[in-house]
Parts: sequence; C-alpha cells; structure tokens
Amino acid sequence: MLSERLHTVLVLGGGSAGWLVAGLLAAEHPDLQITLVESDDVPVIGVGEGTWPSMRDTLQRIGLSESDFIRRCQVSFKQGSRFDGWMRGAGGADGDRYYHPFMLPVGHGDADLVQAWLATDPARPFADLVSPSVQLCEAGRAPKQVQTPEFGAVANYAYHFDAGLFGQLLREHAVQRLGVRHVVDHVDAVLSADNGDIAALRTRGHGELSADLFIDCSGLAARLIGQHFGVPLNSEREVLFNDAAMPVQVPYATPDQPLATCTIATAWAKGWIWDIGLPSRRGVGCVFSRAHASEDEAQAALQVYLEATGAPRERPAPRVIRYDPGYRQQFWVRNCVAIGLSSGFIEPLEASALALVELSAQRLCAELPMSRASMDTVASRFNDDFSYRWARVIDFLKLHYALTQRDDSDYWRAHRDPSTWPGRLRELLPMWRLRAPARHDFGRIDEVFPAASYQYVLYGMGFRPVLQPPSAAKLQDAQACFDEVARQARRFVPGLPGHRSLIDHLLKTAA
Ligand SMILES: Cc1cc2nc3c(=O)[nH]c(=O)nc-3n(C[C@H](O)[C@H](O)[C@H](O)COP(=O)(O)OP(=O)(O)OC[C@H]3O[C@@H](n4cnc5c(N)ncnc54)[C@H](O)[C@@H]3O)c2cc1C
Repeated sequence: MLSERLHTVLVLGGGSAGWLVAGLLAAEHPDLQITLVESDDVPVIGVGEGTWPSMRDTLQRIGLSESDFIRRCQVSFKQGSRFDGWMRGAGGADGDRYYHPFMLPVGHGDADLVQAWLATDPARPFADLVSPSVQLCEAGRAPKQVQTPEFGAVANYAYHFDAGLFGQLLREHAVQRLGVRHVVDHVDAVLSADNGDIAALRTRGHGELSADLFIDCSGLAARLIGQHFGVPLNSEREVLFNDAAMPVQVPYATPDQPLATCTIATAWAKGWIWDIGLPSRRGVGCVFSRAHASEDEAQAALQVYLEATGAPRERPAPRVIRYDPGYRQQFWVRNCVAIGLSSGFIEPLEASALALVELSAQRLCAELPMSRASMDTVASRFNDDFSYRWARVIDFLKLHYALTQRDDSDYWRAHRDPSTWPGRLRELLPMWRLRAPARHDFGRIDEVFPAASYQYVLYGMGFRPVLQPPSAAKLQDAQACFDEVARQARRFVPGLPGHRSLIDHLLKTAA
C-alpha cells in the first residue's frame, strides 16, 4: 500500500493501450516497478490500425527504432484520410471526395488563406490549394525518401499497422529492454483498501498483485473503472449513432497492387466503411448504427464495397464488434486511471482513440504523482483535461456528418438535424460562416484536432463562409502561399518514391 513515494504500477490489460502506457512509463520513469497483467481468456480487440502523426513521437520516446517497427508490424505510411461520398454519395459522376491531410496548410495562422481561396479559386478543393499532401496521396507517393532519417518526414505522416503485430513488438520491447514484468493471468477479483483505494488484483494463478497505482487498460470490459468503481459512461449515442463495426482482413488481388497512403473512409446509406492498406493485406470494416441498420444490411454494404474495390472472392467472414459509444464520467478515481477502450470509445473515424491513449500516457508520465497525498489533485486535473478532450473529439467527429447533403436514409437525415449536434458545434458553425476556424476557438495548444483539421473537413464538406473580399496585400500574401504549395507539389511528386516501392525497399534493407 502506498505510503510515501510511488514505487509500483500495475497495468491491467495487454492490448495496444496497456503496452503503450507500460512502455512510456518504463522509458520515462525507470525507477518505477511496472507489472502488466493480461488474460489469456480475454482476447485483445485486434483492430485499431490507423494512427495520428503523434505516434512517431511516442515510438521514439519508448525507444523503438522506426525500421524495426516497419519490419515487424506490416507498416504503411498514412498522410491523412480521404472521405468518399460523405456529402452526396460515393457512386456515379456526382460522387464526392475530399481529403483531410496531416500537413498544416502552408501559411496557416499567418495568411488569410480561406478568403483568398474564395476570392480567387473557389472551385478548387481547399486542401489541394493549401497542401501538397493531396497530390502525394493521389499519385501514391511516399511521404519521405529512402535517405530521410528515421521518423523524419518530407510530408507529415502517421502509420497504418497490424494491431496484433504492434502489440507483440511493444510487449517484447517493454519486457526485454525496459524491464516491465509480464504476467499472463486472469484477474477475477479486485481487493479494496480501507480508504477505498484498490489494494490488489486477485489472479487465478499468481495470487494477489498489489501496487501503488493501477492503470485500467482492460478494454471494453473496463474491469476496474467500470465494474469495480462503477463510473458510468457519458453516452454519446444521441450525437454519434454508430455502435457496431464489422472488420475483415482482405488480401490483395496481386501482391504489387498500389498501396494507399491515406485511410479511405467511404460513406454508405447507414454508416461508413474504412479501408486501410497494409503492405500484404487491407484492413476493411463497416461501421454502422444498430438503430438504423441490421447486421445483415451492414454485411451486404461491406460485400458490395469489397467487390467494387477488387477484393478476391475468397476472404474470411467478418466478425461483429458491438459497443456503447461514450466516455467515462471520470477517468481517474482514487489510485486507478483508465486509458484506452476502458475509458471510452466513440467510433474509429479519424483514429482518435490511440491518439487519446498517447496523450493520456504522456500526461501520466509528466504528472506522475510523487505520493498518494498529491494523487487526488493530479486526478482531478487529469479528469478535467480529458473530459475537455473527449468533448472536442465528439464535436470534430460530428462535423463530418452534420454538413451532409445526403438524403438517402433516416441515418443521414438525423445527422443533419441540429438537435443532434453538440452545443458547441451549434454555436461555432454560424461563426465559421463569417470567418475561418482559428486557434482561439480551441482551449489547448495540443488539441487532438486543431483549427486546420476543422478547415479541411468544413470546406471538404462544401461549407462556404461568406466572401469578404480581402485587400490586395492580403491576397498577395495568400497567393505566395498557394504558389509555394504548387512548387512543393511539383518537386515532391516526381522526387518522392512510390509508396509501395519505398515500403518494399525498407522491408528488404531491414531484413
Ligand atoms: C472497430 C474498431 C476500430 C478501431 N479503429 C481504430 C483506429 O483506426 N485507430 C485508433 O486509434 N483506434 C481505433 N480503435 C480503437 C483501438 O482499437 C483501441 O483504442 C486500442 O486497440 C486499444 O485497445 P485496449 O488496449 O484499450 O483494449 P484491448 O485491445 O481490448 O485489450 C484489453 C486487454 O485487457 C485484458 N483483460 C480484460 N479483462 C481482463 C481480466 N479480467 N484479467 C486480465 N486481463 C484482462 C485483455 O486480456 C486484453 O489484454 C478501433 C476500435 C474499434 C472497436
């Protein structure tokens, strides 16, 4: 039991969240004794293959090399997301698409890009005018060269990877290099101290595992935060209706098929389908709301998509993951912090879940309480911060749906209805008719989704602010930025290798 300094941490759960937290804590606090316990009887969720560029920093902090990671985890480079059919529908000549690239617009925050775009070239997609990433994605170019250093970028990037292989690599590294103790056992009871803290977890074969601090990474089971402490979820079902997903792994028809360098998110009548290209297979999944679509309908939509995108006929049957969209009313209670799916899950759009795991783990490392006496203060600040972050993630995800013009189902009509929008989005959208989303609309320097992300989605979805013709000087500044983007695209597209050829090269040289 913790008396003075905090010495021991027990992580419950060996999915991506558990191993990321254990790895970061062990790398940044080598004096701590860290144990991770995971059950053989409860499989990891096994999805979560799209990330945010913050993952580059996280891997470096843990001490992993990028080439090992690429060699071991079926990695591809992700330069952003492409949204097909979210405005009007994906099929036919009227089909729409837009990009949310990871590169900030050139001149973002300095030049009045949005008004200059509206005044000079409004028919052109905004993202295409302000970032070379769109052309790199369309041309299937990698975001870096062979000689670019590890984790370095020519164009900003994150990763796609195989979640199972990623967990194995993190585990090996944490156990062999960082000294994390690994226990494979099922936790069947939580033992409380007199003050209500958790004293120990009782396992089937390893007795009682005690610690000063417990991290609940037990996935959707939420064994500590939910089952033991009874902290309820804030349900977001009325805002973001999706509550089920059908993932499937599909081989390429031929091994040299182009390798997408963005996540492709295609809307269907009652949900959307993700498509993530890894070097030797695609991870595809249908996300839907059970209130609007049956599982048979979702499966049929997935099959239509797989046929249309050339998946071979021989493929495994998809499984179904059902969940309750929402996040915990508190994440840190007494001496227990929930990170990962135990803390909540909304939906896979924009890969916010692992980004929140990284932020939570970094925050824990930075503010690790020295003793039990300071823990409640740290916990309260952590809870405030992450309640804010979850609420902003929800605003941003809803933005993808709220502006749709689709009228092909109750699902999309309900998303368009402002009564289903978060209050903050209802307030901000009219303001954004008059000016672009800006830094001061958001409360944190390290927002999960900054103002630039809002601009990409708003304008990609056809939202147009009122034109207020900029002065000649402002136009000139913005035009210089547009010219710089065009110059970068002219240099990068022929100068960067094809995405698949770079991955093939990195795999060969790392072997
Ligand atoms: C359909 C879907 C798609 C997703 N896509 C993305 C994406 O593209 N990008 C992204 O960032 N995120 C995505 N996510 C979220 C992402 O998968 C998770 O955030 C991530 O995998 C972390 O999961 P976890 O470690 O919290 O839980 P899990 O992987 O479920 O791990 C839970 C662990 O707890 C252990 N455990 C549970 N109960 C016990 C017990 N009693 N005793 C001992 N051990 C126990 C289990 O053995 C397991 O090791 C997606 C999620 C879903 C559902």
